[in-house]
Amino acid sequence: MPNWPAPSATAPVVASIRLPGSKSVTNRALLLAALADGPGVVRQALRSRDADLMVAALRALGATLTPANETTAAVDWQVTPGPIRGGASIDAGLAGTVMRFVPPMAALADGPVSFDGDPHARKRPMGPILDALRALGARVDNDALPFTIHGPLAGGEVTLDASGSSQFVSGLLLTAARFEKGVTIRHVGPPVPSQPHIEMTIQMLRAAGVTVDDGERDIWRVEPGPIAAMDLAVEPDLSNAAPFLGAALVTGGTVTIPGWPYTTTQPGDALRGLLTSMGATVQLSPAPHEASGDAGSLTVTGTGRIEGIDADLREVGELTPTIAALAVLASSPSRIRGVAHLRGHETDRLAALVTEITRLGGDAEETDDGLIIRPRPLHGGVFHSYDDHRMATAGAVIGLAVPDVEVENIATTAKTLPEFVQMWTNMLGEQ
Ligand SMILES: O=C(O)C1=C[C@@H](OP(=O)(O)O)[C@@H](O)[C@H](O)C1
Ligand SMILES: C=C(OP(=O)(O)O)C(=O)O
Repeated sequence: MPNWPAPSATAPVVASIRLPGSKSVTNRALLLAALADGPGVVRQALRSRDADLMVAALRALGATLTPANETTAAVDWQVTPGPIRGGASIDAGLAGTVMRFVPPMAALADGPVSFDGDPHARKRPMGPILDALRALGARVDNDALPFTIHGPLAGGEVTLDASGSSQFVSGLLLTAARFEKGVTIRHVGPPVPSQPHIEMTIQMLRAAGVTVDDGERDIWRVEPGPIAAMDLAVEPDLSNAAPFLGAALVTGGTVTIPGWPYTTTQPGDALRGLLTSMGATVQLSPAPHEASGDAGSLTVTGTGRIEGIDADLREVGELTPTIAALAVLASSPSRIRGVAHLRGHETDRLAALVTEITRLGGDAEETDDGLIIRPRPLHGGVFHSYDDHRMATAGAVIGLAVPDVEVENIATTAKTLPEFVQMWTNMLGEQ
């Protein structure tokens, strides 16, 4: 596929962007619906590669998923759980939510289940969750993809180091109510990243009637019991709002995202504070106390001048590529901290960002746990995406301000936002 010439902005962007559903909520909801005690519905689910992989995995394990009200961006899934079937081969692609959330369910199957994924998926950390499944009673024949899981698994107590990914904890918690003994997880090690994603897991479990105790830091207990069938509507993906809102800062324009939830566990909500620190005006309206529904419209207006920031992004690591792209275009240096775990994401994001920023003439440096970025004039060139949707969109953000930037493999945005190019082009068309 040819490189994608990232369009430069010729005027301040003024646009309203309707975003498809959250990947993280969609893939949790589908899995919980497949484990539930009766048929349920997941409305406004994301349609994307990661969501498709989850649907295929759950079908392979015996659930029935039937689409309704399908559009290119969304679908309502009617999910009917079935006995969990062994013998399946599951493709995790490059999806952390598939490779970490599905194995605990597979350990309840009536036969072995094998997993594999994209070439880089074999490098993503899996050891702590696979060791945990072993400690809880399963047999697993490897410490990374590809692997085969042999149940059964009774559950019980386990200690693990989840500093590499919050998904080790979320993955165990999501299925734990179906383990005979439930689960008690103790984290020991450096801080667990992406706490809002663990809160998302707990909140969704509680909404399905599961008893979760998270009263003590780094210890989670799920009682065995039924998972109630649900009828749930998925929120828009706030992390995928990042590049679009970023365009307001880069161009001195205004971008509105309708349907921004007033209360959410999505880490993308942190964009409100982060973009304010970078010099934007951020407004959620109507204000929650004046609103009748659960969501308002978020409007971000830039001045055309971006302030550098010093920010700890441990809780919201998936926002790093966009924040780094904005930092490159800022008027003062930035330091991003707390994101060593990004080395285990779709690619080593710290190395990839430094390489690609440097390739365009920028000045970026890796630290132990993040990045230092010193703005300087950039030139055009090819921005490589490393099969990472958020690297690809970071290249698009830089391309708004730097002529002749080409993004390699823009199609990789299909991981969570297949319509990215169309949406980006439409946004610029509204200038
Ligand atoms: O549970 C989830 O849905 C996610 C958790 C986070 O993973 P890490 O804790 O590995 O960063 C996040 O970065 C990822 O995009 C989605
Ligand atoms: C880290 C990410 O994805 P995954 O769910 O594959 O871990 C991400 O989307 O930024």
